[in-house]
Amino acid sequence: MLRQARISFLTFGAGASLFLYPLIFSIIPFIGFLWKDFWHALIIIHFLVCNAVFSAVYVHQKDSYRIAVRAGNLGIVFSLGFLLTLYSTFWYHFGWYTMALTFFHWSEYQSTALTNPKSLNLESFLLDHSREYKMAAAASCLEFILEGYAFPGMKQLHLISLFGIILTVGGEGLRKLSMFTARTNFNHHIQHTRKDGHILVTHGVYRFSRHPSYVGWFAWSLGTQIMLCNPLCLVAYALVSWKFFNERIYDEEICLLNFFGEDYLDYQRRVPTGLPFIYGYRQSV
Ligand SMILES: C[S@@+](CC[C@H](N)C(=O)[O-])C[C@H]1O[C@@H](n2cnc3c(N)ncnc32)[C@H](O)[C@@H]1O
Repeated sequence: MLRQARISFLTFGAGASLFLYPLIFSIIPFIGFLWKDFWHALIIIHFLVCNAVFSAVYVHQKDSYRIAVRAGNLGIVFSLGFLLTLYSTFWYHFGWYTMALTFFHWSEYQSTALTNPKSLNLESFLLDHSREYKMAAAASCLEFILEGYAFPGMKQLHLISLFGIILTVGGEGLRKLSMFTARTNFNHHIQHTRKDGHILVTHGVYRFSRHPSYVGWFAWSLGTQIMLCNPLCLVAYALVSWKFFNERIYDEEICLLNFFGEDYLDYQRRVPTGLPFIYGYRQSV
């Protein structure tokens, strides 16, 4: 396995091992009673110890340290989400959301490392995404908290949340399946010049959709808002992501037509984009 993939895997696991504490404390009866009182302190200690270990182990390898600190802390927040689903009624669905968000960012890096290592860099975590993306994440937290306090019952609609979780997990799965299908042909940035070895992928999930990873990401983002029972953000996310993917697919297909010509035209005729009311770039004849 590539060195970067190994570091990201191990440090995410180390951070995420936080979820083991309640398990350990529940099977050791004589310290079981400590858990309730000390778990906040344990979370802080776990965070400090992990980060100290990362900086000690990678003291002479700045690039490895940067991977470790991102993957490790994503792992810690992932486990915090898990603990919320176990121990809080109010934050239950927010716990799922936290897990979905942190897993998404870590797995983008991990999947890129495994499928297209040449394009791998710290941006592959997609943590330094656009300002709009960060504002959208902040807005969804704000809506959850405000509505949660004003109308607590609105955040306990478990069947709706379950549907959101299924959509999120399905979307995540489809996106990663697309990355593993397209492999080196998949890149987080639209390619404007054709690289050696870039071939047109039309097999696997690309047989049913020309843009399966965008379909997956679209489903994932709507799923997170359904999971949180956030009606305002759901509508806003649907509109903003639809516009984003409509423009991105248009630009991407101009490049793909330049790269693959008649083969891509034929592919366009046979296979839809997969996103509602998005048709991509149509070449006039
Ligand atoms: C973020 S990936 C997205 C791929 C695709 N739009 C999807 O949703 O699965 C963007 C890169 O994939 C490349 N790409 C998109 N569709 C492709 C295909 N069918 N075969 C090969 N490369 C493709 C583009 O050149 C672009 O650089």
